Amino acid sequence: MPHVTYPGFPRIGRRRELKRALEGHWKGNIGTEELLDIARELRSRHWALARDAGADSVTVNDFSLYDHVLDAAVMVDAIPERYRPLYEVDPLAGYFAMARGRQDDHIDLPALEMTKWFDTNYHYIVPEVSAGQTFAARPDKVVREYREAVAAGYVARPVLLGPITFLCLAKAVDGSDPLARLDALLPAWGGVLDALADAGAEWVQVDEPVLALDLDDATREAFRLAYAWIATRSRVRVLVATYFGSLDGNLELAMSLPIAGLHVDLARAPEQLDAVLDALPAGRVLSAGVLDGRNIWLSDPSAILPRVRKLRDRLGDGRLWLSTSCSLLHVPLDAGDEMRLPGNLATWLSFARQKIAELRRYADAAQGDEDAREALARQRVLVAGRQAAPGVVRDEVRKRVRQLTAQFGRRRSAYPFRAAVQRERFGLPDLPTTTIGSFPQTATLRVARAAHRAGKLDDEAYTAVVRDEVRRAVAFQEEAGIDVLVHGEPERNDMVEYFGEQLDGYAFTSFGWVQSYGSRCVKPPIVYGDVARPAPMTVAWSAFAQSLTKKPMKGMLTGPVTMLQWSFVRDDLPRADVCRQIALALRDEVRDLERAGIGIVQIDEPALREGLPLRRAEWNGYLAWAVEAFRITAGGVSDATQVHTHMCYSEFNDIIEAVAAMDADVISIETSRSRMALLDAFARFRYPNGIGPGVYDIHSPRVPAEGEMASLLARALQVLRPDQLWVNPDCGLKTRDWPEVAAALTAMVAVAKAARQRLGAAA
Ligand SMILES: Nc1nc2c(c(=O)[nH]1)N[C@@H](CNc1ccc(C(=O)N[C@@H](CCC(=O)N[C@@H](CCC(=O)N[C@@H](CCC(=O)O)C(=O)O)C(=O)O)C(=O)O)cc1)CN2
Ligand code: MET
Ligand SMILES: [Zn+2]
Repeated sequence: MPHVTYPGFPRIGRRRELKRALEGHWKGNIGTEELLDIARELRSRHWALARDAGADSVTVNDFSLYDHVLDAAVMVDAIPERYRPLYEVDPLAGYFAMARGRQDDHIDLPALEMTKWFDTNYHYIVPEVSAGQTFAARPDKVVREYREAVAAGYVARPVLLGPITFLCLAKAVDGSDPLARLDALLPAWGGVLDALADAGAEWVQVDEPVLALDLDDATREAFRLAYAWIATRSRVRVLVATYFGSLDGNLELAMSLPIAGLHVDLARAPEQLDAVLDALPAGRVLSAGVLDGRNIWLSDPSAILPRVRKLRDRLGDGRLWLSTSCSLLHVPLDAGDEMRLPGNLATWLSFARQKIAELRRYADAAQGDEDAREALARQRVLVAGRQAAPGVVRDEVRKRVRQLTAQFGRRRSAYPFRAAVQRERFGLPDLPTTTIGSFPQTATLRVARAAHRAGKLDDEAYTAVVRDEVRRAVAFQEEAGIDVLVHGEPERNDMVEYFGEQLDGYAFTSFGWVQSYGSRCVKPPIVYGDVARPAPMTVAWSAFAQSLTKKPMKGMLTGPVTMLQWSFVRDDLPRADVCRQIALALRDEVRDLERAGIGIVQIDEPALREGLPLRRAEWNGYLAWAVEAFRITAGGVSDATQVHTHMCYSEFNDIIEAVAAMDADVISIETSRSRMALLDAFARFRYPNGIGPGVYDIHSPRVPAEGEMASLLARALQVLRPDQLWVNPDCGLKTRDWPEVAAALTAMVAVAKAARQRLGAAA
C-alpha cells in the first residue's frame, strides 16, 4: 500500500494553546519550563492526531515556538552578533529577541526583519548573513524532537529547511551574495545530519520550495553542489520537498540531484504528473502531493483517484508516498469542530485532519479496499452537489460582472488635477500625519466581542463598548495632533473576516485558525458562493467617528485582492472572477461612504504583492486583473474624494508600475524594518502620487526613539518630493498596547512637525 504522510502540520493548537502560552510567557506569567511543557504536549497531541487520521509517518521539527525559518538560522548558528550575548545567557530570550525585538532597562534590540513566506499569508523571520559569516551545527532542537517522537512510538521524519532555500531567503547585511556562503554552510549542515543519523533517523525531509521559482544558473549550480556534498557524507535518506508550484524548468535539475526521494506539488501543478513520472530515476521515492495543502475543499475523487491509480501503476507501493501538496500549516486543524456553518458547507470542507484521512482513503481505495471505494463514491456525490446549492451561483451577480467596462476603473480626472482639488478641500500641512487604521484591540473589547458572539452581551451593550473605543481613539488622535484621523476599527475582529461576515457568498468558521506570524493567527473566511453586499458595512461607524471631530476622518476598507488572497476561495470559478465580484460589492461601499460625507477612503491592499505568481511568466496576467479590481473599487467617486491604499511586507521593485497603475491618491507602505530600502523602487520610478513610508515598526512591542523616526523620515526626504510625503506607521496598531502606541505616535507627530519646520526654513 502507498505510504501516507504529509510535509508538515499546524502548530498553534486546536484552541490556539501555543498562542496563549507564548503571550503569557512574554507577559511574564508563564515560565520557560511551563512554556516548553505546553509545546511538548502540543507536539505529542498533533502526532497522535495525524496517526489516528491515517498517517503512516509523522513529521518532526515542523513545530516551532515562533518560526521555522528562524529555527533554521539558529540550527546553523546564524545568530547575528547583537543578539548573541543575550542568546548565550538565555537562549529562549535570545530567540524571542530576534523574533520580536526586546526593550528593557538594559537592552534595546530591534527585531529581525519579517516577510512573507512565498505567496502565503505566513510570515517568516529573515535570516541575516554577511561575507564573513561562519556557521556551526546546533542540532539540539531537531534531535530532541525526533527522540520525543520515536519514544512515543512514531515513525518520524525530521523536516529541515534546505540549505539553498535558506540562503535564498537570507539577507546579506553587507550586500554580499548569500549563496557565496554555501561552502561555509554545508559543514554545519553535515553536522546536523550526522546528529540525526546518530539518533537513528532514516529519512530526513529537506524543504527546497525555491525549486518552484525561476532560478538563475548560480542557484542551480548551488543545488548540484550542495546535494552532491550531502550525498557523499550523509547517512540518512534525503527527501527533497518542493511545493507551491510546478518544477517546470527545474525538473531536470531536481531529478539530477543524488537524493533518495522527491516531493512534488500535484495540487497546484497537476499537469506535471506525467513529466515527473517519466523523469523520475529508478529506485527513487516519489512523495506525491495530491491534495491541496493551501485550501480547504474536500477533494473531488473523479480528479484525484485516477492520478493516484496512475502513480501506483507506475511506481508500485514501495516507491509511492501519498501526501498533501505542502505543509498543512496553511489550513486549520479540524473541520469536525465547525458546528455553525450554513447549509451543507461543513460537509464540503477538509482541514488538516480531514486531509490526512482523505489520503488514507485514496491509498486504501487504490489498494482495492471496498469501504474506502464506497466512501470516495459518496465523496464524489457530495462534491458534485456544491454547484446546485443555495447561493453558489447567483445570476444577478454574474450579470453585473459580465457588464463591467473599462469606465468602471477610471477616476474622473488625472492625479495632478485631483491633488489640487483635494489640497483645496482638506488644507493639510506638508508631511501630513496619519495612521493605517486600527488602534489597539484591548482585552475589554475582545472579551466584549466574545460575549456578544456567545449571546451573553446584547447588541446595544456591545455597540456601546465599541463606541467608547472610537471616542477614545478620536480623542487621542486630536490630542496628539494627528492630521487625518481614523476610527480605529474596534468593531472588527479582523480586516478580512469582518467583511466576510457581512458579504453574501462568504462563510466564517468558529475555530478555523491559521498562523500568520509568531502567536498571531487569522481565521480566513470561506468564499463558497457568488459575492454580493446585502447592506452597507462600515458607513455607520465611519459617520459616527466623523461626527466626533472636525478633522478629516478616513474611511477604512479592505480591498478586493486582499479579500481574495486572505480567504479560502472556491475552486469552481477563476480567482479573477471572484475578485471582480468582491470589487463591485466594495465599490458600492466606497460610494456610500462618500455619500455619507467621508472625504478620504483607504482601501487596504496589503496582499496585492503576496498574490503575485511565483513564476514571472504569469505576472502580467495576475497584475492586470488585480489592478483592475482595485480600480473598480475606487473608481466610482469624485475628484475631491481622496483614495488611500496601504500595503505592507511588499517588495515593490518588481511591481512598481502596477502599484502606480492603481492610481491611489496616497499609498502608505511598510518600510521601517528595512530602513527605507523599499523606497528605492518608488524613487527610481519617480512615483508621482502621495506616499507614506512607515517610520514606526508596529510589529514589535518596542517603542522607536524620536531620532530613529527622524532619520527614517530624512532618508525618505532624500528621495521623494516633500509635497508627496506623508508620515505614518508601517501598519495598523491593533496588535499593540495603548501606552506604546501613545508614546510612539506622540513622538511621530513631533518628528513630523520638526521636519516641517526645517522644510519651511529651507524654503
Ligand atoms: N487576515 C489578516 N491577515 C494579515 C493581517 C491581518 O490583519 N489580517 N495582517 C498582517 C499581519 N498578520 C496578522 C495576523 C493576525 C493578527 C492578529 O492580531 N490576530 C489576532 C486575532 C484576530 C481576531 O480574529 N480576533 C477575534 C478573536 C479574538 C479572541 O481571541 N477572542 C478570545 C476571547 C477574548 C480574549 O480572551 O482575548 C476567544 O475567542 O477565545 C476578535 O477580536 O474578536 C490574534 O492572533 O490575536 C495581526 C496581524 C498580514 N496578514
Ligand atoms: N487598516 C488595517 C489596519 O490598520 C490595515 C492592516 S494591513 C495588514 O489594521
Ligand atoms: Zn499593513
